Amino acid sequence: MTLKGEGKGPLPPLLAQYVELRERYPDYLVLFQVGDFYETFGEDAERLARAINITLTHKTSKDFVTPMAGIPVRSADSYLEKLLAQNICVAIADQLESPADADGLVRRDVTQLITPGTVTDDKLLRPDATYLAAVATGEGYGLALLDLSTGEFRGTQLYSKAALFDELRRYRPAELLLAPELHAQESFREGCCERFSVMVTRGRFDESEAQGALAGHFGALPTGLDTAALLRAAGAVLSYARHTQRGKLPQVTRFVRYDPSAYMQLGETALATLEVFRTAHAALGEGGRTLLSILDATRTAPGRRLLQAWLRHPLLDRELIEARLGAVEAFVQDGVLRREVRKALFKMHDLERLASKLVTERANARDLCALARSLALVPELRRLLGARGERALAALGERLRVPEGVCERVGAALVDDPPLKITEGGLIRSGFDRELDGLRARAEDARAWIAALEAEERAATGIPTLKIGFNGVFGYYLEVTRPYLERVPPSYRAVQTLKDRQRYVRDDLREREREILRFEAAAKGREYEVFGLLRGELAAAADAVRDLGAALAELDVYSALAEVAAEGRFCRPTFSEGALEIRAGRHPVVERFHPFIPNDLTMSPSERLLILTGPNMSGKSTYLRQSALIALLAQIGSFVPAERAVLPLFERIYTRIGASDDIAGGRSTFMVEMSELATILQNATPKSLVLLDEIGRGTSTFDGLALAWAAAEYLEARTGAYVLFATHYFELTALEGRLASARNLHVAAKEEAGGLTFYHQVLPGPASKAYGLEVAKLAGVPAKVLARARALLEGLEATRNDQAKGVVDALLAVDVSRLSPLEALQLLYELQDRARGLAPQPT
Ligand SMILES: Nc1ncnc2c1ncn2[C@@H]1O[C@H](COP(=O)(O)OP(=O)(O)OP(=O)(O)O)[C@@H](O)[C@H]1O
Repeated sequence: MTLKGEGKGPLPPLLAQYVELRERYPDYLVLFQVGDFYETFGEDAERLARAINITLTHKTSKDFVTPMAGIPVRSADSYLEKLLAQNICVAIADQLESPADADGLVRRDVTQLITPGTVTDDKLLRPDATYLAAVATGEGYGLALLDLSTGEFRGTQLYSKAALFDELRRYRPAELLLAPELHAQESFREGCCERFSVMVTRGRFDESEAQGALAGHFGALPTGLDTAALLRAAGAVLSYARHTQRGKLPQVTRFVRYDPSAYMQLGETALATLEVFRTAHAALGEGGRTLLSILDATRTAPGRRLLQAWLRHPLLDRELIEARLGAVEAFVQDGVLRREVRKALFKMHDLERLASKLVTERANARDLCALARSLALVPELRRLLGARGERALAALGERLRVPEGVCERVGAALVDDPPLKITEGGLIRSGFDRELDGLRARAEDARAWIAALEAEERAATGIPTLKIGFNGVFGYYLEVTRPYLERVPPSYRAVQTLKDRQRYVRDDLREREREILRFEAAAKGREYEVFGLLRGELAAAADAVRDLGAALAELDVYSALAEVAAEGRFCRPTFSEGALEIRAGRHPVVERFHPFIPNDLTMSPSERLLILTGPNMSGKSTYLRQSALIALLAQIGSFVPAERAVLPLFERIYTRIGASDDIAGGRSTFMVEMSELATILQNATPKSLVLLDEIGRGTSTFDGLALAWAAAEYLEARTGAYVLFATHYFELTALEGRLASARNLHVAAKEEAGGLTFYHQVLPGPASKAYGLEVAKLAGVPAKVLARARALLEGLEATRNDQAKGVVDALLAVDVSRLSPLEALQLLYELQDRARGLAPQPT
């Protein structure tokens, strides 16, 4: 690449990479690993970093082995979060024009600040996405979203307020139009403002008006607008955008119906506890340990975005999943092809972004060149995909259609390495536009006249040192050294005296100079015009470019998933009507950082409540999480970390794992736990996978036990869900035998002379004891404290056994399938009171 300021010496390689990355990913953050930065800039490193707001990271983990990384790199989003948690603002430096000298770099200003609170997954990956949203009611809620940066227009029909809020949280619209019936509800209006920090506006939500406006805009009413609520919302958004965004609205050429019922539902809680996009411990430096960071071997920004979208929306349609798996498998089997494809993809620019720059007239000449270079790579990719004769890949190859004429037009019109600015000229090849060529020739003639003048004047005046020079103050001038001053003819007008020479101008020289400037300005203007025409002409190909970009993104995700599967020895999952069998399953993230013991899991409609006991730290949560991650991976069409996996298709994964406070929301740990449990109990179905870990831990032992017991029974009898229930309450193991589909499992650990040994192995049957004090010993709790605890424990256990027996007997006597939820709750309260009355008094 060429940079302005060239000639001042080559760019340090690190900066050259930086510039390259900035150009490829203009909206992403760039992180430098500290060592490389210091190596390159020595003592100036810190000053420079401060001045351009680069964050230097001391992190040396595997995640940052690449010397420098454009975000999103593995772990980047959680890393960023960590910085934000520490209140460090991370800034993105402006495009660099003259980074050859560090000062030039320093003076370029920072254009975009990411401040705490503005980062979500979607916003981080698509920082320019600005959504305008509208909601109307009908049968549920119709939500229409228009992305003002790309013109992408989509709609969703949702059936609960919770689902609607999930969607709004995901997109974080800048402005939200509410239909009058919702606007009138103060609590709804204010709830939206508070939860999503969104500006709430009234909109026009008339159904027949919407129908007319949409049909008029698209030529016919787009399919998918099939509920009144959605139609009203879509109409409101579109007409509002047309009124308020006049001239700036990108082309809105199609409407996409997004149907949540086609996807597995993963609430924010499940995404968080499964650590799909971020870890619970991001602030502790575990930023890279997310499912996304493990899977993200994509080579392009659109691929990365698509992978994220897939992770958020695992599929329910078996055929679609199998089609994705087919493509992944083809790449798993052919490592050579995979490498070739990934190599080509790496050179690909972000076609989706380029397409939107085309339609919004923001593309510069470099963008068009990047587009042409990317399109030129496509035929080779097609050939590679077709050559293997594999159906899934050939079908993908077919979708890589290059819009006609774009490469040729760009190649003919633009120079190979155009400047960044489109107003300064130097973009258009000579021979492309006759008018431009004419203007350039006139300017060139004038320059040639001046160039010839030097020789002519030397001969005419006999001054051998006479020179023609140029500066910003006098323009062109004739320069004569002191010894020859008396030979200067009277037509020269002196303008500047220096120590040993004199400078002059002449009227005809001035005239030519003006001519040059005039023609040059006209040529620049013409170049700008020609460029605008070219860009306008190419905008017609924007949809085709976007389609191609989408197909390439898919290709990127398939090859990335295959890369991860091949490296991690993943297997292709298969699907069943109810049986679940995972052989030697692993946790895809944990196994990257520790030696991992694989475990099996078997479930079926007749064996679907698994009670998992075992000491702290034995691996219960890991086992729960890995099972859900395997199900999630399978349903996005990925291979899974196991030797064999047969799975039913889950419509929803629920998780209730770990204790968390909601300090901002003013809810205690126990309250958070109970409201999540309530959601699960109310909504789980036979197609749900439910993970429950330590239910009841946030309250006293007997309350907790009673609640856990009742919840397990209720889930078993009423929901038919597949439940993995990890618990410390050994009393719960009595459920096996009492409930038809309950089975005990435990994680093996052994007490030995030197302490507790964890085998991380999941085996049938209940655990033998709690080992809490042994774990405390391992963690370094002083011996005196442990001895006192042991004495207390003995006293407690003696009473507890009797009391617990009373509670357990009461629970065993109840047939939960005959209780209404209200009666069940009543019973719980009774048990709670009883347990309280029996509370043990330590001696
Ligand atoms: N199958 C496994 N192989 C190897 N290491 C494992 C395995 N399962 C878990 N571990 C490791 O053991 C540690 C404890 O795991 P985990 O948090 O799942 O235990 P736990 O039983 O849920 O503990 P607690 O009851 O305290 O929440 C983790 O550091 C994890 O990395």
